[in-house]
Amino acid sequence: MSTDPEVERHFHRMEHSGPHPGNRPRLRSHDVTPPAPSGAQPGVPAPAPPRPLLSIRGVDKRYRTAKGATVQALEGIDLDIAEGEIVAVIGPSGCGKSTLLRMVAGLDDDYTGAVEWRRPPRPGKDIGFVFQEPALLPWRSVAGNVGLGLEGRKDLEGAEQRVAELLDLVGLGDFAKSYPKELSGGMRQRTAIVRALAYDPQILLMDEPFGALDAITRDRLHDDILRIWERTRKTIVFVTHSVEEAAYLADRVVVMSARPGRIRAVHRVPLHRDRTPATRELPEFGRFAGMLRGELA
Ligand SMILES: Nc1ncnc2c1ncn2[C@@H]1O[C@H](COP(=O)(O)OP(=O)(O)OP(=O)(O)O)[C@@H](O)[C@H]1O
Repeated sequence: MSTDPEVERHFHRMEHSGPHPGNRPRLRSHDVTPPAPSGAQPGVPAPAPPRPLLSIRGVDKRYRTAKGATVQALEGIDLDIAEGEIVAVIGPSGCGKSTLLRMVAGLDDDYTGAVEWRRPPRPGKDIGFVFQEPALLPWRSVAGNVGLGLEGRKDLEGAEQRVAELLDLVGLGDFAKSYPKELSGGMRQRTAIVRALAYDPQILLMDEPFGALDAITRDRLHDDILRIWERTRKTIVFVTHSVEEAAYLADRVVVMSARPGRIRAVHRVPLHRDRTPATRELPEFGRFAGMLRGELA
């Protein structure tokens, strides 16, 4: 679980208020097409597809502004996320992408519809959240930031080992004792990402995690994310403004319409799961990113 104060506060509330507040009766059916069955034999019923890790059902979200007006941010959002998937959410500014992520994280429970989990998230541990700004504690070392959520564990050695492994995973093993001010922007964000993984959450949610970084650093972090996924097979949902980022990282891309945000399309990325910098040079990569760009225009 992320140790960002807002997330911590929310889960502290959750611990005292029972189940995830988003688990309400469903209002609408969802819209995600299951993958085509393969190898089906005549007369033999196909096995039921595994339940999605997460189902968002008929979610509507309205904000009330300070002046008393109502802003409809999301309308009729239906989406299933499978375990181990990487899903990108793109859409015009203000279409409700961050709102959607916050609702999935349980940071905002004032909506209608339902956010249903296959396994209820463990309070404070099962949802890793990464914001655009890494928000590290400046008085703590890199290892101290990453291990923050593991403090108090009886297995101190195990916790230290986990922190070391996570830092190695993103090439920060030699910076465990450094302080955030001694790191570059990309290193700070890598610290924030592995901090969100420290508890081994069910899902990693990232809200424009690379938006504040220069292009070269961003590309490097993309490959860190792919490496993390290779190692952990973590379910990842991220918001981005970059169609190239969505195409490079995701299995599926959710395209949202302008406010009130609705799901306009869900595209499976037509690329092999193994992505390398050379993937960006493939004609199908360019075509797919171009198609996404056209949908946003
Ligand atoms: N606390 C709030 N009170 C009132 N309106 C809000 C609040 N938070 C968000 N909104 C409105 O809800 C809509 C969706 O906002 P949100 O931040 O989710 O969009 P977004 O797609 O993430 O935008 P961006 O891409 O620019 O970050 C916007 O019109 C925004 O003004």
